[in-house]
Amino acid sequence: MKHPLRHALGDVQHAILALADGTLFQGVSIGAAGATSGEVVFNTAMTGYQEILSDPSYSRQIVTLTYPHIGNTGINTEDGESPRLHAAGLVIKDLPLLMSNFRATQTLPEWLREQDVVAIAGIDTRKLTRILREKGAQNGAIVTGDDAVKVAEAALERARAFPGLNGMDLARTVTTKEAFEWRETEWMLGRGFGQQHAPRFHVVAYDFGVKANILRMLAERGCKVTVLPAEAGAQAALALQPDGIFLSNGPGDPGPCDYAITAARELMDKGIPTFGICLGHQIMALACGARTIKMKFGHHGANHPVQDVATGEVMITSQNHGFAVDASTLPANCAVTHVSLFDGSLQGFMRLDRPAFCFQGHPEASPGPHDLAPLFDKFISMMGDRQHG
Ligand SMILES: NC(=O)CC[C@H](N)C(=O)O
Repeated sequence: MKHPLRHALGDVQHAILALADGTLFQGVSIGAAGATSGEVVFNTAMTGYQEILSDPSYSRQIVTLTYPHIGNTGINTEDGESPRLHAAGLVIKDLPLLMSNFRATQTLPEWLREQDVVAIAGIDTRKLTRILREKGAQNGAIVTGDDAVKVAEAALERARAFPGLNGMDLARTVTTKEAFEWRETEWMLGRGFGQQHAPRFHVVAYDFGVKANILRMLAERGCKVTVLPAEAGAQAALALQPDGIFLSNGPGDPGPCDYAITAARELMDKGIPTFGICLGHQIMALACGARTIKMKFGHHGANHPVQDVATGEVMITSQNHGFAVDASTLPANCAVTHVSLFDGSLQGFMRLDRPAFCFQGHPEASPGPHDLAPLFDKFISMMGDRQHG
């Protein structure tokens, strides 16, 4: 009798996930045949696998999703956070045999194969997550093939050969090659919320691996958005006479992104309203003279409580970061605005002497709750104040 998975996947091929500590997981390949390595992280979001896999911030990371059924709604043409799949690999418990969604144009395995991304299903993702939580995120590799011993050896070798994300400058590898103007809004996608404003402000956004929904939320609020390559420098932005500067999310270690740190410092010093998200928050911190650190296993999920320290208000947020700003290194001209209620780590700060602020989590959600969308409104009012003041 035909194995039921054969029906959904074509020929079943086995795969092994190896962690650098020697742990092995045997499962079924659900993506491209071959091998991949990266830092293995877990994400606890219950929805949004397409958004997560297409988020450029996951470049060189193998993502394991703790929600057990992944693939139920297939892949569609609207929910990608970038035009391609960026995660280095995917690890899941169970791929449902059927997918169902009126917007779906592909199955998850079809997309993985088309994008040449190696993925494994059928492993105990709870065990894997416990290991990562206890020992910390670690390097790993997925290798496909049916000769288990050979495949395991190859996977272990690759897991141990991966150099780790510390010191890795990846923003420049995922950024746009050319500057471009972003025009799409949620309203244009017909998603039923938001409204269309005529552009009132010109925002220059540095693309360190930007997620589409950030640009959409800016455009929706009346911003003409010009996206610049990560290494464009401050002069390229100044030449456009922007009303505001946006520093995007992105993959890798913020430490080596000196081109971005220098540009952010120069632009803040000119008094141009500046807003940073995730990698952009870390870059802004480095530009202010603070330091960043590698976290044990980071924050990756869609239900992380974050507190606004001024109001005491708690928001449920989307998170995806493995580095963090060390709050104790923030200089006196910066004030903490948000902290994580999971581990007390820094989630946001503002400059006291400049119109600049930033947030470590993801106010644009995609996937996740929209509790922090007002941060975009705050950026808009900052630009308005400067125009009128
Ligand atoms: N989503 C992001 O921008 C991630 C920032 C950075 N690469 C980190 O892991 O902390």
